Amino acid sequence: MTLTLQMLGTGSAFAKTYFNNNALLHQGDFTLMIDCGITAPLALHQLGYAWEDIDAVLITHLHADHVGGLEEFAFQMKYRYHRKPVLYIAEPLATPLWEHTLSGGLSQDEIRVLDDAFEVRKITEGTIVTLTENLDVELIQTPHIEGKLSYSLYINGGIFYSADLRFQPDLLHKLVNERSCHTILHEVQLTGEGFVHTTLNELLTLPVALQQQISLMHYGDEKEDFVGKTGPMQFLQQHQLYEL
Ligand SMILES: O=c1ccn([C@@H]2O[C@H](COP(=O)(O)O)[C@@H](O)[C@H]2O)c(=O)[nH]1
Ligand SMILES: [Zn+2]
Ligand SMILES: [Zn+2]
Repeated sequence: MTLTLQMLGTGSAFAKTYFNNNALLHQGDFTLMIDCGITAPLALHQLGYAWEDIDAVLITHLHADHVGGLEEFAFQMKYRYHRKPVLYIAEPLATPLWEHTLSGGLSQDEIRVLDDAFEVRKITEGTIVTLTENLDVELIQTPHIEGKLSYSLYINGGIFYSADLRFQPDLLHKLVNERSCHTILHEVQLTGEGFVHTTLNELLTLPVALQQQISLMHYGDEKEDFVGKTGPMQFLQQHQLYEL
């Protein structure tokens, strides 16, 4: 069975012409949403999806372009579909997600804790978790913001989904050379210093053979100015279907 990727959005946190960098992974009739940012509800609607079509959501970290749509997801599932969405999350992020992000909006009726709103499935970093037949995920903790936990994903033992991270060339080399990585879906900051993100200039320092495996996402509104300036790396297009 083919694993298919559809980006709900490919934009950075401040992009206005692209939706937030959230993804759908389709494996058979199972659909996983990777991150659920502020713009995820509108992106899903425009693509013709209903919330009940999402079998599970997996969260990489707690910035609003990655978790800002979770309140609507939980409320719609509760009041319209009468069930809790499945939420995969790194164990150390579960309490902060509730206490720092969701409790203000979701605390009502009988919702008092995260498990009242979601069917929470906590994941331990470095452990391979099977989400459905032919779809497994491992969380890799990666540096993004000082003092905030953030995770990249290693999917089906060959696909690296960076989420948001500072440049990690050693990790990329290790995944390709030692762990059979064949596809890298990587965030990119096109302009400015990469204080919390990975810049295009940093990615362009990688060996060409490694760049050939990289597709770019989480980019700014200036993306069109950079077409043809990314070496062999291609920009992922939001809403397009890709076989991985
Ligand atoms: O163009 C940008 C947009 C954002 N940032 C910094 O990143 C984080 C929030 O955005 P995420 O995409 O969720 O990481 C925040 O620290 C912003 O200041 C940036 O540096 N450049
Ligand atoms: Zn982001
Ligand atoms: Zn972030």
